[in-house]
Amino acid sequence: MSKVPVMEIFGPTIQGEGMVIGQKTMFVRTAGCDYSCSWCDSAFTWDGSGKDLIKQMEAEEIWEELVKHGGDGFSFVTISGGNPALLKNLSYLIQLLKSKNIKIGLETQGSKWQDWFLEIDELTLSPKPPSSGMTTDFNMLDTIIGKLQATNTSLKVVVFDDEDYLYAKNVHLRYPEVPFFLQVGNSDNQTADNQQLLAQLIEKYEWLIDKTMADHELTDVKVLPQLHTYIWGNKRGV
Ligand SMILES: C[S@@+](CC[C@H](N)C(=O)[O-])C[C@H]1O[C@@H](n2cnc3c(N)ncnc32)[C@H](O)[C@@H]1O
Ligand SMILES: Nc1nc2[nH]cc(C(=O)O)c2c(=O)[nH]1
Ligand code: SF4
Ligand SMILES: [Mg+2]
Repeated sequence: MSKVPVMEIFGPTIQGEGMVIGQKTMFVRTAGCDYSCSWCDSAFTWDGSGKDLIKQMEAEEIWEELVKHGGDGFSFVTISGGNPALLKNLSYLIQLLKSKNIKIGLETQGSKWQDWFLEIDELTLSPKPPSSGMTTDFNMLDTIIGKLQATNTSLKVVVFDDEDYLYAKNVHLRYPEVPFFLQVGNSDNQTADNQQLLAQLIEKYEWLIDKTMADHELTDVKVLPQLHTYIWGNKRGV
């Protein structure tokens, strides 16, 4: 069986995060995660609340759904989750997308390796800081980053507080050659009050910028908002 559990397929929209922020892209969100971050904005992929949305899909079916939403108006697909790196069978979708000349982005936390990582055009590794409640397996991250030498990879750490910032900095110092992004954490990922959320997120972004600019040990860094939340708040499927 070459199916994968899919939670949602949406787009076109902009990639709101990281190394290709602003990129017009479709999204495929897979179900299931080996982590349970305290502030996960996609907890429905793993906490049971979205279990009725999960569809076991073949690569061809995913492609049909992508075309249904995006027509011929897309050339980039971002795979996220959950942790898509749990799914060996994503290799079929990746091969199919490549055969259609579609560029592929992928988001994962860096807890598992898959050989198909080597086929991804823009791979984001997002190890989790202390506020998540998760513990990073740095041996695994070393292995993954070691194997990805020739691949277009970046590190993106979400920051909520001073302790997270210190963690992020240590990640960067451990892998100084990997493009490094800091991302504003959204600590209110349930609210529907977009104006209030936006005010809070802007304030957090300013805090993170100020902190980074004052830090003489952190020079080659990009500080980014989670752009889609500044536009659409906590809305799903955008
Ligand atoms: C939902 S995760 C799915 C992919 C993978 N499990 C991971 O964490 O990298 C996608 C991205 O959203 C980020 N993210 C999740 N919750 C967030 C929040 N409350 N605020 C900011 N970023 C968040 C994660 O750190 C990750 O970079
Ligand atoms: N627009 C948009 N950009 C994103 N970048 C990463 C996302 C994710 O949930 O992985 C995401 C998302 O859900 N929406
Ligand atoms: S690793 Fe990603 S999907 Fe999994 S719980 Fe953390 S943020 Fe959510
Ligand atoms: Mg998201």
